[in-house]
Amino acid sequence: MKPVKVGICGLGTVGSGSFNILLNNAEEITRRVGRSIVIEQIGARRDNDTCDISGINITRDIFDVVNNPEIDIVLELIGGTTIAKKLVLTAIENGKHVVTANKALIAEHGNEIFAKAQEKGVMVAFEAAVAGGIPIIKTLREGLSANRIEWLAGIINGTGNFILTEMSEKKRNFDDVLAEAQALGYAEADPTFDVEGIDAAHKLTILASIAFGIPLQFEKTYTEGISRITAEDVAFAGQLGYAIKHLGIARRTKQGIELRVHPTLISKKQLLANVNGVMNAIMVQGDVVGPTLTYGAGAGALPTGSSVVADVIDVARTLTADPTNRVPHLAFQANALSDVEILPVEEIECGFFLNMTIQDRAGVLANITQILSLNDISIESLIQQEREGSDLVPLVVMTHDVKERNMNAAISAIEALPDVAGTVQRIRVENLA
Ligand SMILES: NC(=O)C1=CN([C@@H]2O[C@H](COP(=O)(O)OP(=O)(O)OC[C@H]3O[C@@H](n4cnc5c(N)ncnc54)[C@H](O)[C@@H]3O)[C@@H](O)[C@H]2O)C=CC1
Ligand SMILES: N[C@@H](CC=O)C(=O)O
Ligand code: NA
Repeated sequence: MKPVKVGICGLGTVGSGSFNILLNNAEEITRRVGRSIVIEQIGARRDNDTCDISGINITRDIFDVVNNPEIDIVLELIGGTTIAKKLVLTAIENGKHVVTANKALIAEHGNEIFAKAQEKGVMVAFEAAVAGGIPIIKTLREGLSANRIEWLAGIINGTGNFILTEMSEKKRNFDDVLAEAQALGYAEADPTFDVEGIDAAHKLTILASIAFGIPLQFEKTYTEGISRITAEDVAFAGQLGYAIKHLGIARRTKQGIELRVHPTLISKKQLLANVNGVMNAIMVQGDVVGPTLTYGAGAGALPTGSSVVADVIDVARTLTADPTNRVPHLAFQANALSDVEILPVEEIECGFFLNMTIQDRAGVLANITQILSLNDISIESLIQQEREGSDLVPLVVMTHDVKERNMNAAISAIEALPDVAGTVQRIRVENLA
């Protein structure tokens, strides 16, 4: 059988990982596919020391790759949403299948890209875009397709989890750990995407569409990152038996769909609380299977390349199959996506961990508890600590579940008290059951 010809655009972390896997595991891959997969051309600004490209056609113009008539599958591994979008749409227009690791591109422009791909009868595969090496797209789209998915919650940014783990276990500072994550190739080109939750929001948008059969709606995903989390928050949460994890949560309710990314307190007894470093994990609750958990490296050259190459293999295997019988991009048929509402974050109900600095004076605590009670918020536990030589002391309050709207009102009132210094740190608490 004729070999399947691949063109790689971008030879950075993920491009080099995918290149090396395609070469090093070529024999195993051929046994799986029934035909060989060859790298026909690479489009890259510069060579990469980890790749032996001898004998391979290299171009500095990535558009040569998508216009190369020999190429069957284009690997978009450059990142970003401007040139990458043009590149992918041109590849599709030229009748090529696309494999991408680009979550920003899929979350923000996937609806348009998939429509174009459907029109042209080509595949766009994006397993590497969510949770690096974990086959979560395949799990949701195929492995769990008998289920009505009720909710999913996951640690879906490796850089963020690496930072929180190192801060918590080794007491390292934020900037220092972020620099290491960048050096290891985990972080996005703009690392604010990692630390401000944008990258996780891109991934959650994709997961929610596949889980619930809704169009991609990145702009409606509530997004909060880890940049405000302090070592003190981590320590107090630990005292109360909780870990702070950056979670993406998507849940169906009677009113609509919760779609949110934020730092979250979860009990240390939860499996997710013990997912550390660059590792990612996603819990999916299906109505018939119950809870499932997938775990693996969320970033890095080879783990991400593992997903890229698995997609290449899937596409190569499917090339002979009937195009109308392929697995749909968002798991549900394009004309069967539902328009159920994404809920505003004010409507979401959960517990809260509040960390604030107050004057060590009689009556302050009573004022705070009164505000909470006026807003129908009940307290689960409380830590008040003396601080030697200072009138200002930390106060940590854990609440039972309450609507975000009530919590907003309470926090505004608490911050307005003269005896409360600065702002109140708020972290949501989830029971994940
Ligand atoms: N690094 C990781 O662990 C993961 C990254 N991703 C995604 O994979 C994609 C690539 O990320 P990385 O490999 O980490 O980035 P990177 O910055 O290491 O690699 C991107 C490469 O593309 C090249 N490039 C960019 N624009 C180009 C152009 N116009 N012409 C030619 N070359 C161009 C750059 O020179 C660079 O070598 C991004 O969409 C990222 O979000 C997804 C999962 C994990
Ligand atoms: N920057 C991302 C890379 C993988 O998607 C992360 O840290 O998770
Ligand atoms: Na994946």
